[in-house]
Amino acid sequence: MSLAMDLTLGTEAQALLEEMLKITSQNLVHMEVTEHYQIIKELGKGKYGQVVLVTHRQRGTPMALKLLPKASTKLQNFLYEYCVALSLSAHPAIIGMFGIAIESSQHYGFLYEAALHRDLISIIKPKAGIPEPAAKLCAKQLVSALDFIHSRGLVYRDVKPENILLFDRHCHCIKLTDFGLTRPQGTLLRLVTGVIPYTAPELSRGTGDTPGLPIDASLDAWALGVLIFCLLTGYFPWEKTLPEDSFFEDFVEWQESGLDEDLPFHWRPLSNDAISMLRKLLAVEPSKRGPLRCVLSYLDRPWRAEMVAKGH
Ligand SMILES: Nc1ncnc2c1ncn2[C@@H]1O[C@H](COP(=O)(O)OP(=O)(O)OP(=O)(O)O)[C@@H](O)[C@H]1O
Repeated sequence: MSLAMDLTLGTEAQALLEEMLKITSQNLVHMEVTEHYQIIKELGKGKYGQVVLVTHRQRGTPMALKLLPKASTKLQNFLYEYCVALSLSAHPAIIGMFGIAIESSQHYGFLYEAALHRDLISIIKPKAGIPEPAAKLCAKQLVSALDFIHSRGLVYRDVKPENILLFDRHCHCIKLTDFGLTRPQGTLLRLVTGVIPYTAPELSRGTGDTPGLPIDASLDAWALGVLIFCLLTGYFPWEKTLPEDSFFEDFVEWQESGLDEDLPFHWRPLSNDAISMLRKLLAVEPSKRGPLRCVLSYLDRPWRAEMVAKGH
C-alpha cells in the first residue's frame, strides 16, 4: 500500500472512531458489576486492567469483562480501546464484542467473548516452542486478522502471545485481543522507552526532536516475524532491537551480508524456508519489509530444520 493510501485510510479510520467515541460516551451503562453479573474467576491481568469471567445473573451467559480502574485510566483511552475493538470484532480471528460498555464507581469496563483455553503464552514451551502445525495455524489466522485491521486503516501495534487468545488447545481457533495501542495509519509516534523484542528497530531508535514516525502496517509485520520465531524456538531472537543487544547486532550483520555462515547460531533450529520468510518480515529497513501475506506462500513448506531432515 502506498503512503498516500495509508494516510487516507488512516484519516477515515480516525473520523469513524471519533464518531463512535461520541456515541459510546453518551451510552455508557452506569452500574455496579455485581448487580447484573456474577464474577466467576480472574482470566488474566495486564499492565492496565484485569479480565474476569462473569455470567449474567438472569441469563447465565458466560462473558469476559475487562475492568480498567478509573483512578489510572482516562475515559477517552477506555472509549478508544472499546470502539476500536468493536469496529474490528466482525473478523473471525478478532475477539467478539457484546457491545456493552459500563461505568461503575471504581471501573470502566466492557464485555466480550471469553477464551477458556487462555492465551498463546500459556502453551509456548521454553526452548521448544509449539508444534509446527499449531504455529502455522496461528500464523495463517494472524495474517488474516492483521490484514483486516490494516484494510480498516489501523495498525495493531501489540502483536505478542499474551494478546492471542486460544479457543482450543491446538490453535485451530485463535483470536486477537487488547486494542489499547491500535492507532490509525499515519499517526505520528515517538518512542524512546519500553523497547521489547517485538518493537521494530525504527521505533526503538527513537525519533529525537523530529515530530515522530508515521506508523504503518510494517510495524505489525515485524512483530509477527518475532512471534513466529518464538513459536518455533521457544525463545526470543533478541531482547531489544538496539545496538547494545549483541543478538540483534549479529542478526543485522547477517541480514546485511546475506551469507549463510553469518546466520546467528540460535537461528539454526529453523528450516531454510522459515529463515527466508523471516528475513522478509524482519527486514530492518521498513520499506523493504515483506507484506504479511508473504507468510501464506510458506505454509506448505517445513519451518523447522528437523522436519527437513525427516523428509517432510
Ligand atoms: N476474553 C478473554 N478470555 C480469556 N482471557 C483473557 C481475555 N482477555 C484477556 N485475557 C487474559 O488477560 C490478560 C490481560 O488482558 P489484556 O491484554 O486485555 O490486558 P491489558 O492490561 O491491556 O494488558 P497489557 O499489559 O498487555 O496492555 C491477557 O494476556 C489474557 O491472558
